[in-house]
Amino acid sequence: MARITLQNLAHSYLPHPRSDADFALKRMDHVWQDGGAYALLGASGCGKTTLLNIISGLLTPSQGRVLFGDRDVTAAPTAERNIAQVFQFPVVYDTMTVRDNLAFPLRNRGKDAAYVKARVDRIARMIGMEAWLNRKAQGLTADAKQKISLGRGMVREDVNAILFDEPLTVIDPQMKWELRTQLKELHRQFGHTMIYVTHDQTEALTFAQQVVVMHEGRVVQMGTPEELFEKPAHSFVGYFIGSPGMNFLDAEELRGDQALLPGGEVVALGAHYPPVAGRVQIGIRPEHARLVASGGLPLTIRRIEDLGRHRLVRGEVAGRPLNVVMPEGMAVGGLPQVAFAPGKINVYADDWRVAPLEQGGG
Ligand SMILES: Nc1ncnc2c1ncn2[C@@H]1O[C@H](COP(=O)(O)OP(=O)(O)OP(=O)(O)O)[C@@H](O)[C@H]1O
Repeated sequence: MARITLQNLAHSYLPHPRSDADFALKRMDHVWQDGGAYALLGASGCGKTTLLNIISGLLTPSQGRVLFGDRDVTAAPTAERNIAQVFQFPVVYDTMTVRDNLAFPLRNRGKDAAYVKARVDRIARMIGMEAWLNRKAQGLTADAKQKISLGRGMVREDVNAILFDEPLTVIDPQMKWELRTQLKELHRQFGHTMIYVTHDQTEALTFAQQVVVMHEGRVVQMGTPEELFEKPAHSFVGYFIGSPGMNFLDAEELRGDQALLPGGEVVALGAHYPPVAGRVQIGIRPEHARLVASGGLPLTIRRIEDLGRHRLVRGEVAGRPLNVVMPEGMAVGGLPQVAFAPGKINVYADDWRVAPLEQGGG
């Protein structure tokens, strides 16, 4: 296993990139810890596959270095990087049995038969395929084949990292949950460095200890699921994480621990902020907003959606959409305003989060 360091890394598919916009990956410096479970999350086209291909060696970056531990692997081909990969679609040898498919990477490296058997039995148990070991892979469902691909990705103990590229795409929703749980368990037991690419926030948040959120070729935040929820570093993280995402209101200016909105309303921020330049916004999760009779901002309610455990109030404040999650059993009538939980408001200048001045608040 290995720590992965991305040093001054950037990539453009163009031979002579001129501006930032020409880079599919903008310059980044990151260290991915040995044994960590990382999810690479972002919308289609943000650069996830480009980054994964640079780590796996399918692509040489146009700038910067990739280190596995202390070894510079920037120019090393995939075969020399000692990694396992699981792709979107199953890669399975149809004419082989499930056992032989799972054993393939071990036999290829000359492991002895007793070790191969013990290891394959263990992996098969974990992916729920032990009853299928002597069957040919041909004719198995896509789910079962992808489980074999996942199992084969996990079978070697000595890999530097395991890279997963949207591995649950072909899996039906019910099974997705089960496989995600199994992957997490496999990580807990074997402690491999894992990088899991997905555009699905549920997959990312349930699998990973650290979620790496990408947007337009940049890593905009690397954090725990809780950090992404409570303190999105960029407005994109606020929008993208959560269902629905964070609410944003423009502010004219900040005055210490208050934000002044364009209509003259004042919002207490629960913390002091330094003066900031650029487009200033305040961000509030729908879960941290509540309806009140007075003392808040006037809210025009457009729609109320019943989501089972709670209701979602979709409204507008000063012409901007604003959603509020209502706790179960709470009546909406007579509550024409919206207020925000103190200390749960985030402040953004030109889309980047501004840390408050108080100690421990940032
Ligand atoms: N081989 C290529 N040649 C030129 N441009 C490319 C190539 N591969 C990707 N790109 C561009 O680089 C950017 C990042 O693409 P990438 O495939 O890494 O994103 P992604 O986040 O993995 O998207 P998806 O989830 O759709 O696979 C996109 O603008 C894409 O059009």
